[in-house]
Amino acid sequence: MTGHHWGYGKEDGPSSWYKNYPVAEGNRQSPIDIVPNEASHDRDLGPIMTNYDHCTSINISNNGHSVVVEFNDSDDRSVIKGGPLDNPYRLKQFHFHWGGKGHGGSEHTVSGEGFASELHLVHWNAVKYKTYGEASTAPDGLAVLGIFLETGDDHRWLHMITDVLYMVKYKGSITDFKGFNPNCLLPSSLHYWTYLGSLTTPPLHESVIWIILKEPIEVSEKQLGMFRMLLFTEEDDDQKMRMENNFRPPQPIKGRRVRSSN
Ligand SMILES: COc1ccc(N[C@H](NS(N)(=O)=O)Oc2ccccc2)cc1OC
Ligand SMILES: [Zn+2]
Repeated sequence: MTGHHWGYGKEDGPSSWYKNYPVAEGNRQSPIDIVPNEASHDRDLGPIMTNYDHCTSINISNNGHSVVVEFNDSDDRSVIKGGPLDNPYRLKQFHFHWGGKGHGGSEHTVSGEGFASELHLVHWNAVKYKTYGEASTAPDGLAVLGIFLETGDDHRWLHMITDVLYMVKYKGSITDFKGFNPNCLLPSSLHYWTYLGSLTTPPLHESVIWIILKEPIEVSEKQLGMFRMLLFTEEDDDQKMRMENNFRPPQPIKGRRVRSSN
């Protein structure tokens, strides 16, 4: 039995996580509502740089909370650097959060507005920490790049992911997913907001430097609908619970500053 069971339902959802994860009521929890004109422009906040060219995706899986693409993080091939980061952070995995049909599903909101979905690219500080696990509990251990998805036209590369979702329909399913470069999921502008926060799922570690891109990417309702055919439940589970609304709502800002790149 690994850890505590948690989910996004009525009984095991975000409002109950504090019972097993008291840090849920901590001072640097995520996500938050971003209010652009309250964010402070920092001239010394440089551009972020993603270098995913030789990245090595390994597999795609359904972990019962989202669909996750894992990367080989044994060297500095695929990193994010610059901006608020003191050194390069290694790409470990990316995953998505989304809502029900026609509803918001992003975790961060902007002036109270949610987006249809939010993509998180999770990176860890391999310069200061020996392992991902060690980094994940350190205050500057992780850097998560957040990208909003809004509905509109088909995204020309997202089909590479939606085409294989049927292979990971059930919790616990995993399949090879090689040669995918997440550069293709970035919007044209890398302008961002940044603040100190946490993982948005248990264990809710307060170890994340958040970098949220201002420009959303566009995906079609049809592509987003493919994510909703995933299930929270395992193949032999007679309940077929559709995977949707797997997002935590915004948490108290607790005096934190949100900074904005120019
Ligand atoms: C420290 O290593 C971890 C890193 C991340 C997350 N959870 C992550 N948090 S988030 N939303 O802030 O990126 O959420 C999910 C949600 C669905 C799928 C996979 C990640 C959990 C981790 O250890 C368990
Ligand atoms: Zn996430």
